[in-house]
Amino acid sequence: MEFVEYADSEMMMIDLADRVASELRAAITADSRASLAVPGGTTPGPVFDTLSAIRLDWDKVHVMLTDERWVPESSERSNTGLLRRRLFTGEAAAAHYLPLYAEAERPEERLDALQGALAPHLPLSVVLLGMGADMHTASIFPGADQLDAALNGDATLVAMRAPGAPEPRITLSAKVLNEAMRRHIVIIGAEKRAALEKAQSLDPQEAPVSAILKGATVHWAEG
Ligand SMILES: O=C1O[C@H](COP(=O)(O)O)[C@@H](O)[C@H](O)[C@H]1O
Repeated sequence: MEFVEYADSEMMMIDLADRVASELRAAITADSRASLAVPGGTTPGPVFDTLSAIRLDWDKVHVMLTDERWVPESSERSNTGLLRRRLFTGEAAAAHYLPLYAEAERPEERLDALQGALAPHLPLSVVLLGMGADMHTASIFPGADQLDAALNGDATLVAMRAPGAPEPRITLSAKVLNEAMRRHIVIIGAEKRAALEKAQSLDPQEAPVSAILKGATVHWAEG
């Protein structure tokens, strides 16, 4: 794992957006197309703001989330809603979106169809992940009902429920995250840095983020 420390989060988000854009360009040069997975939650908004204004062949890029809350796009909890507001504007509006949500009461009802749509875009060219202070990443939570499947299974997507999550989730599996060509994790603040350090000596069952650290670049700023 590589750890990159920044003077402040503003600089971090700009640098990270530039790196992701260069990696997408390299993938497009090599393969005429690229795939990008990005997190939801409270951290990545500013990186989306910068990324959305960067010029690249966005029409050759397929974007998906690392995980989604099982709520419609109109919900303020929807990670898709965040992407619509902060990423798919400006230049990045030309990107193709692969949603992890479709209307149904339970994610299991749509799992096969959603997984089928992702298959042609794997392995991912670039994945950007967040991390919670409880050491979850994507929606791979400690204590989740399908934690073992998400950590050790062969599926692309896993539907799960977790004690700390108010709604069902759907998440890319550790397998898909680990197969990505480039993997970045973005975290802010002393609490998350301490959690990341602790995670390195814990089993993925307790600290799911530890399952995807090998070969990843962690980007951190205090605030
Ligand atoms: O619920 C989620 O949490 C993580 C971390 O979010 P943050 O608000 O602490 O940045 C996020 O990476 C994930 O995509 C999201 O669904």
